[in-house]
Amino acid sequence: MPVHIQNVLTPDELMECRALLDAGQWVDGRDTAGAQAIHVKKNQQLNTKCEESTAARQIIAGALSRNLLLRSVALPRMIFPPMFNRYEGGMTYGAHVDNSVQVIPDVPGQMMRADLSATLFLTDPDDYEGGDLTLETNAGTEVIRLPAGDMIVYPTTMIHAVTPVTRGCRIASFFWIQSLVPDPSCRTLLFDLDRAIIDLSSRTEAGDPAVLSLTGTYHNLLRKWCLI
Ligand SMILES: O=C(O)CCC(=O)C(=O)O
Ligand SMILES: [Fe+2]
Repeated sequence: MPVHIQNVLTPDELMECRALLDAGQWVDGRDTAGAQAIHVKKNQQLNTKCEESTAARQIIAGALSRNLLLRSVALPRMIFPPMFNRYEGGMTYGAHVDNSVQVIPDVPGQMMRADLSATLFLTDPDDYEGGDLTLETNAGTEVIRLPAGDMIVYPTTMIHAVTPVTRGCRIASFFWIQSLVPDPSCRTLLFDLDRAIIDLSSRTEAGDPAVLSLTGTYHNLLRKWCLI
């Protein structure tokens, strides 16, 4: 299920990213769309070859690597180099599925399985109208509009879309994660267990035997379920 991660970027990092993106070169988003998505993708993307893209990617990569909630929910084995998109003047991304296997750019022959998709919002919802990220979950359509600096992580198996931006401009970073644990139900169990251990640790003395035992169980399950 989708997980909302708050304040992935600090206000300074957000400002730095936005300045880089304002100066960068934008191209048609269809350049990197898959066979199905190309028909419904009408947005712009930052040219991955421009120096602003490299600098902005570094900021995001640093923020992702220090984020403990992301580590807990995704157990990342590989993160696709973050990309950036922009929607304005009615631009939209119709219902689509992301490719299950992504080719890592600039590393000949290297591929990754996309287990999780992520959107890191770089503009505030007040800055634009429309631009909802809609996720088709088992419980129905979930509508996502997050403050700048926040991120949503959701299973790549989900059909999703971005509704037309009818006022202002929506800018985001998006990327995919290959998890150490390919099975989503195992990953969810580990996430729940990790949350419970963190909660228990906050309410017990350091060295509490129950925390030790559950931490052991967490790692033994991770060892059993991870694919490296
Ligand atoms: O802009 C977004 O929030 C999602 C973009 C997306 O779905 C994609 O690029 O595959
Ligand atoms: Fe997508």
